[in-house]
Amino acid sequence: MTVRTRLLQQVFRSLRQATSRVESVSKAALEHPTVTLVACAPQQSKRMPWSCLGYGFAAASLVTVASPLEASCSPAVAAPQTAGVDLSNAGMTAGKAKLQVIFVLGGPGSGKGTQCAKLVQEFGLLHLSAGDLLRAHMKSGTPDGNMVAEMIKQGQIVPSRVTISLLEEAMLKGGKQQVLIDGFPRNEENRAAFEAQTGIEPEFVLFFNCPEAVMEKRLLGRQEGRTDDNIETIRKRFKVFMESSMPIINFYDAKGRVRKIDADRDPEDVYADVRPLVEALQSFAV
Ligand SMILES: Nc1ncnc2c1ncn2[C@@H]1O[C@H](COP(=O)(O)OP(=O)(O)O)[C@@H](O)[C@H]1O
Ligand SMILES: O=c1ccn([C@@H]2O[C@H](COP(=O)(O)OP(=O)(O)O)[C@@H](O)[C@H]2O)c(=O)[nH]1
Repeated sequence: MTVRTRLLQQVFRSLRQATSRVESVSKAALEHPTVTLVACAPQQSKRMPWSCLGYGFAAASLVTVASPLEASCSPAVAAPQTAGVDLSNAGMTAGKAKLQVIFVLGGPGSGKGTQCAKLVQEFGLLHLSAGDLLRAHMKSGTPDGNMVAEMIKQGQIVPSRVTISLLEEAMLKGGKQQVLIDGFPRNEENRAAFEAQTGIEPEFVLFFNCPEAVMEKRLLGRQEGRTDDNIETIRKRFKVFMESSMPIINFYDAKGRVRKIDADRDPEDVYADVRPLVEALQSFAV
């Protein structure tokens, strides 16, 4: 038998195994209709059952489908080998690793995106910028997309339903155990809805503390063509940050979960304080 034939046989064997795993997920899911799982179109789901997302990863990683894959599943069903990450924060599940989420908060222009990029480069975590997800969504041309465009232009906070649905979808697609959620939650509605809907609580909150004058200067120099980086909207965003987002930071601070970073320094100096916090978390990753 030639090497080529042997390789082809291996490929076919893997494909057969993959297909049977997907079939067993679907079959098990249909037999246990206790919760709804929407693996490929979570924006259509009312509530994402994170305890079931292990199955979602298995299905999503094995099948590339344009249409929504909808199924029902019970957490009691044995998970297939490929379901490596349990997105439930309810606790560790045998054989599966717990999702670890870090909220990255700070005023507009405090350097959240810049520091997240460095963390991704060094540690390979999944970086989800709520603002980037919303900006992509606004290009969809849907009524929701248009509403998002208008709210961003006005510096207002988009309703949780839209943002959480985008975050859920991205977490599912990303399929990583450690996730940086950048720029979310921005108010109490965001925080409470995210926790209620996903059951996820952050490991900690990275808070980039920066004077407004410094942030203003950075934003005016950002040059990314954003509709909200103009002085009028920047001032509105500062006000929204102080009134709506600071209470969230205070909420987590009272729980001892905030890691406050002085962000008014060179990016490298800021990163020198940020990296050990995330590095420490790496040692808990399974
Ligand atoms: N520590 C820093 N010092 C100077 N400029 C910075 C620093 N961090 C980020 N910037 C710049 O400031 C602007 C805003 O940074 P960004 O990371 O996009 O902030 P945020 O995500 O908090 O809005 C960008 O143009 C970025 O290059
Ligand atoms: O969870 C979020 C994140 C962002 N936004 C909107 O997106 C804008 C830009 O947010 P981003 O985090 O991208 O930038 P920042 O204001 O922190 O520079 C905000 O002013 C809000 O209008 C929102 O409504 N909810």
